[in-house]
Formats: sequence, structure tokens, C-alpha cells
Amino acid sequence: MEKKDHNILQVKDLCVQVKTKAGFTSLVQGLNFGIEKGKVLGIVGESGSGKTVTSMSILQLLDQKSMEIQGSITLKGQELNGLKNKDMQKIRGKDIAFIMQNPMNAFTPVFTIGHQFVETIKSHTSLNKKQAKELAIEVMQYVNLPDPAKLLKNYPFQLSGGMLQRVMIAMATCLHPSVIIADEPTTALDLHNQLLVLRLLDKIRSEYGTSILLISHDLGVIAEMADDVIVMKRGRIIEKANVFELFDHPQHEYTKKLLNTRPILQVEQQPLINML
Ligand SMILES: Nc1ncnc2c1ncn2[C@@H]1O[C@H](COP(=O)(O)OP(=O)(O)OP(=O)(O)O)[C@@H](O)[C@H]1O
Repeated sequence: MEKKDHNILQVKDLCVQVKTKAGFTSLVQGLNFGIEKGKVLGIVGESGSGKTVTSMSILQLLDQKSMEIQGSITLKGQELNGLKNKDMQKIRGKDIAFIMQNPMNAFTPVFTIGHQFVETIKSHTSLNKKQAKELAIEVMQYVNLPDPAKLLKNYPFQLSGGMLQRVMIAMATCLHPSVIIADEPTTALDLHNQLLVLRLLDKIRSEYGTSILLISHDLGVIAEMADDVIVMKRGRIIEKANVFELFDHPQHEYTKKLLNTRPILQVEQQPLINML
């Protein structure tokens, strides 16, 4: 995790504070971690431990008026912290993609999936509308969505949560980002769709060498997917380790407690072979 030369994403001494009437309050403090190419870094921790604030800082999506981000966040050597919004907009979606918990929130309800997909592609490339649509169809086929041309004509509400999450993954993947930040990508889904989404992320990681920052409160998901894990509590990293070390020899009492309460993901019992 600390081999900085190999890391695609490197976070150093990250500290986020929010302005309150009584002064500044720290939301996360002293965070140091990195992700190598093609690896999955899991972030676990109970609700309120600072997982989302961490990912929002990387994406530079925190409200700059009320929050202060200190420290360094580099993507392939480029400093992101403090970048102007217009420069960050070029990076978000192209070099760093974001998959959120509730896919419905990622889409505007009044536009078709196709319109939103095509506009996203066009905003980051020189492709025309027809070429962007072809790319959208190609990548939707890649994530095994049935009848992509028809799906593109649908509005978000016409798709199930699982389907919509796969469309979001297709959108996130289509420009081959270096990093995907997936914040609780399976939490709102049923078990079948949870497994589909995890398999899909793993396929993208292995075939494109995409690095994934996977945020989850679910250690079953982390055990399945992550190479390395950081455990957060009250805005700090209290333990970081290789996934096997963490599960076999957890050092911190809090980690032991999390491990003891983890749900079991019944991977072996699912007919995965025909899913993707
Ligand atoms: N805009 C904000 N203003 C003030 N405090 C905030 C803001 N956003 C988050 N916080 C606080 O920062 C802390 C970390 O929140 P964060 O959402 O990162 O936790 P989390 O680990 O992602 O939790 P969950 O698993 O519930 O999503 C919490 O105490 C939260 O109340």
C-alpha cells in the first residue's frame, strides 16, 4: 500500500475539516494510503467513520465553502487537491469514475439513459453523437446488459436498481478510467445483483487494469474483492493490511469486532458462471 512509485492514486496526510459556528471540526485526519494499478483497496468502518468524506475529497466534490481539505491527493503524479473545478471536471468521469450506492441518484429522471450516456461520453471525447452511441452500446454489451439499443431509449425509472447499477458501471467504465471509486456499490441491491456487480468490477479490474477504491461497511464484500484494506474509525485509519492478514490476524479490537459481526456472502452457492 505504501510503495508510492507504483501507486496510481496516492493520498498523503489528508485532513478534512468542516466550519462550524464554534470553529473547525475534523471529519477525517492524517489519512495516508495508496492504490497500485489493477488493485482493489477496501475501506471499511462503521457509519460516520469518514469513508464517504474520504472519497468525496479525492473527487474534490466536498463543498469548498464549508470544508477545508488539507494534504495531498495525487493521481498518476498529478495533484488533485486544490485543482480548479473546471480542471477537476475533466478528470472526473474520465480518469476517476464514481459509482455510488443508489444508482437512481446518478441519473437525471427527465432524460433517457441514452441521452445521459451519450452526453457523458461527448463531454470527455471528440466523438460525435453516433460514435458515442455506438460506444455506449458496445460497453453495455461488455457488462452483459440485454438489448442495449432498447435500454438507451428508457428513462431511469423504467429500469430495476440492479440494471441501473450496471448501466452506471458501464458509464463509469467506458472511458477506461485509471481509478474507480465505488462507494457501497452493492448495498441497495439484492444478493443476485450484488454478486453480478462484484463480478463486473473484478472483470474491469483484471481486463483493463483499473484500480478500485471500494468503500463498504460489509466485510463480506471486502473479503471477496479487496487486495488491501484500511479500517476507519472516527475519521482516522486505525489499521491497514493485506486482506488475508486483516482477516487472519486482525490487530485492532475494533477490527476484531467488525469481523465478528460480518455477514456471510454466499458466493459458492450462486450459479455465477452464467451471470457474466
Ligand atoms: N457536510 C457535512 N457537514 C458536517 N459534517 C459532515 C458532513 N458530511 C459528513 N459529515 C460528518 O463526517 C463524518 C463522516 O461522515 P461519512 O459520511 O464520511 O461517514 P461514512 O463512514 O461514509 O458513513 P456511512 O457508512 O453512514 O456512509 C460523520 O460524522 C458525518 O456526520
